Amino acid sequence: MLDFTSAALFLATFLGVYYWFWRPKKFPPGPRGIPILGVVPFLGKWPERVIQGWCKKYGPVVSVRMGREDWVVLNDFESLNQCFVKQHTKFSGRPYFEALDNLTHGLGLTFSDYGPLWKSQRKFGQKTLRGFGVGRKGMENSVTEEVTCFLKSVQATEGKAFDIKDLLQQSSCNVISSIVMGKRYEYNDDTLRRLVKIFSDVFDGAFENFALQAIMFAPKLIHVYPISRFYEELKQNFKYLSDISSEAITEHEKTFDKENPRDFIDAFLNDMKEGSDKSFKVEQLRGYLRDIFEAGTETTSSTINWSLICLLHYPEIQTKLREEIRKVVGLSSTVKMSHRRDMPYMNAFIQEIMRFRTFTPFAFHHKTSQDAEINGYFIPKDTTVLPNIWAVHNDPNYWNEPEKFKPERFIDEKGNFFKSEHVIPFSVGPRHCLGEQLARMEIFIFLVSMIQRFEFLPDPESKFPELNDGSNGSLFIPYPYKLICQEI
Ligand code: HEM
Repeated sequence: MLDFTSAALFLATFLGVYYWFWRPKKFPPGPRGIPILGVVPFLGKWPERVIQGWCKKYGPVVSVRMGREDWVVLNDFESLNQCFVKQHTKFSGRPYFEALDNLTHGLGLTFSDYGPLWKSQRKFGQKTLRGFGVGRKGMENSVTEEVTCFLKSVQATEGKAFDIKDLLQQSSCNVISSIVMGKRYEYNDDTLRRLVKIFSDVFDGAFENFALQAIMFAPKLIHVYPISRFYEELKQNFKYLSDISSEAITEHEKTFDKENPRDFIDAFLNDMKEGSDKSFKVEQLRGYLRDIFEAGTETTSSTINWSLICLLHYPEIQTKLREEIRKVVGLSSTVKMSHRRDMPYMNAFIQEIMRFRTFTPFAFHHKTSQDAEINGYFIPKDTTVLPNIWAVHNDPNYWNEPEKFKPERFIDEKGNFFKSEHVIPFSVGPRHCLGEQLARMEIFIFLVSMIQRFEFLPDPESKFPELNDGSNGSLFIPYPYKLICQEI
């Protein structure tokens, strides 16, 4: 009996150890961590930095054991370019997360896997959002209209210290709402407040961040308190978004005029009515609207917020930017996108803020849809692959003093701005951010308009805002702080 028990124990231990150390042949190297959890307990608050540190031992393509799965992390520009651009047909899938799929049903764009639905929907999104093509007003007008309302609200603070975060989020959400649904909300309108809260809770709350990651790894946790409460709220929020979208779609259907498309919903209804592509259906449109709202609100507003914190830390940069704005746009004229080419320092500032405060450290999960190879390593089909965008932006082999904020690094000896292909906040390849052009436009128009009219000063009565710390989850977001906007 004892012999049988010992043999069983020995076999179980052998199988456990074998399972733990087994990897597909030529799989990228990396730490295995501890049984069951893998490397998860070692990642801490700054996983992108910890993993970059492992590259010294393993090279830029590192495998990490996340719970029971082996993921691959790409930590330099060359490997990212090799995978997401040159081998994009193999690296553009999305992994399946049961708990999220129960909410999205694979509809929309962000969570849909690489395949015919994603391809035709992505093509539609690009065509519709491209340039100034959406609706009568066009994207630039929508952004400019929103900025006008935003500036009035900032002016109303009369130089008193306040937290600008809510206002930035509400404006970004309004820009999306104008473009996709043709309407904006008054600030502090209950619907707008609720929408913004939905997006900021998911990305900003420490517990919410943890809970989101946890249910991706272990979907059964949705039944365990307090994660069950979080998941229930997530479900309610998805339902709320779906209800808002349904209402807007019904209104659009009633007033639809084929000759006169007003916004994203009209463009989608038009393709749906043509009926040649069956992926154009109302449930898909609802998912698409949810994804665009979710992807486009917190992202842009936090980038502008990081920029303001930077201006408080570097008043001399603020002055230099204002001088350029005065020269190119003037003191009271409305800024246009066409001004951008004459503003090298503003372009350099924006590119540097996107590098320095990498806001999406790991972009979003990709999955291999076929077996693939990189740097002589083998990556089997269905492996989760993460781009470490932070590591690309802080690669000591490429950047001189990457830890320093220096817009000048993007100005050449003739004083011209140059765009760096190594600054990739929107990721690369066909799966890169759908809203890149809109986000760049919003950031430029908001920042120029704000710096043109206000001087930004720290609040002497509250803590000076952190530039090197913030809430770091799927997004890197500034901690709350107050600033003074002094009208010029
Ligand atoms: C500073 C602002 C923004 C940043 C830094 C950003 C960054 C990103 C990143 C890193 C991804 C993942 C790319 C990948 O999977 O490799 C992404 C995806 C996406 N973004 Fe953005 N984004 C921003 C603003 C926006 C805006 C304003 C919109 C609204 C249209 C938007 C819509 C999307 C969508 C729909 C996807 C999913 C694309 C797909 O799966 O095909 N983003 N974004």
